[in-house]
Amino acid sequence: MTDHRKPGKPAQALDTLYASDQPRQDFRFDASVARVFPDMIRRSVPGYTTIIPMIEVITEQYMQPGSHGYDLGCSLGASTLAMRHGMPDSGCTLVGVDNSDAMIERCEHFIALDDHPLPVELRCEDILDTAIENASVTTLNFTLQFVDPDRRLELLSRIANATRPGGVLILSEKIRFESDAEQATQTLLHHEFKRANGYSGLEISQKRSALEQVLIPETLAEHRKRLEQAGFHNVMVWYQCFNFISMLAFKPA
Ligand SMILES: C[S@@+](CC[C@H](N)C(=O)[O-])C[C@H]1O[C@@H](n2cnc3c(N)ncnc32)[C@H](O)[C@@H]1O
Ligand SMILES: O=C(O)C(=O)C[C@]1(C(=O)O)C=C[C@@H](O)C=C1
Repeated sequence: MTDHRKPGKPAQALDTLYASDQPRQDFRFDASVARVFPDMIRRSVPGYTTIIPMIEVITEQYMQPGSHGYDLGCSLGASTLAMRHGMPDSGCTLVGVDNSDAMIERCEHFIALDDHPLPVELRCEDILDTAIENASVTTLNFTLQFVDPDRRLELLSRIANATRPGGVLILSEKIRFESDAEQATQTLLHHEFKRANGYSGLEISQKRSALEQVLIPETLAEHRKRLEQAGFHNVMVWYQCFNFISMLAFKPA
């Protein structure tokens, strides 16, 4: 299995974006976020450093010869590179899509630094518009949560329709819980995870309020129901740490 922990030099920039007191602004994937993103996501998402190498393992298992792999919301390409290293050498192609120019620009560098023969097609466009066909493995690694909830079914249905029988969607999301008590406990533990990774109370609370209107988490039951409505079956959670989960959803064979 490949070591994805050090994708390249810019990965070292420290995330201090919310360290000083500032007026509330919605979170955006702009150039300042792209610059610190590897540090930000590693210190903010419990399990991210486990999920990335497992995307390679899952891709290796389910990628079908002659099909396409898609990484939707690829950011700097951590999940794209994991897929690349799990692809068989049998006529497969890999596409990474993100609508942030700043992310795609940096992603190109990371892809170029990764010494691997399989070309990666990078598209700077909305995943709601991107063409998807003949897919066997598609990854949405912490991306669906940023899509308008009213358009999530349409996107998942398009992915399901474009996926070959036996193919899979890897869907990682921040979730919310039906029980208020569980929601409070898991949120507290997530914030303690951030604190243990060096974020201050001010950083945690300012980021939380910046994400409030932008990252819309749903319950596991809502995800399951929608994935099934979209045409997937055998929806299973393969990873959970606090309020962050990753699921597999299969296209019936
Ligand atoms: C949390 S990051 C994904 C992290 C990445 N998959 C990884 O594993 O490192 C979410 C990404 O989704 C992108 N994004 C959000 N909504 C999008 C949309 N509608 N179309 C394309 N990209 C989108 C953002 O620009 C951002 O780079
Ligand atoms: O929920 C939070 O507090 C986060 O910081 C999570 C999260 C994510 O899940 O994508 C939000 C924005 C950044 O992309 C990095 C991490």
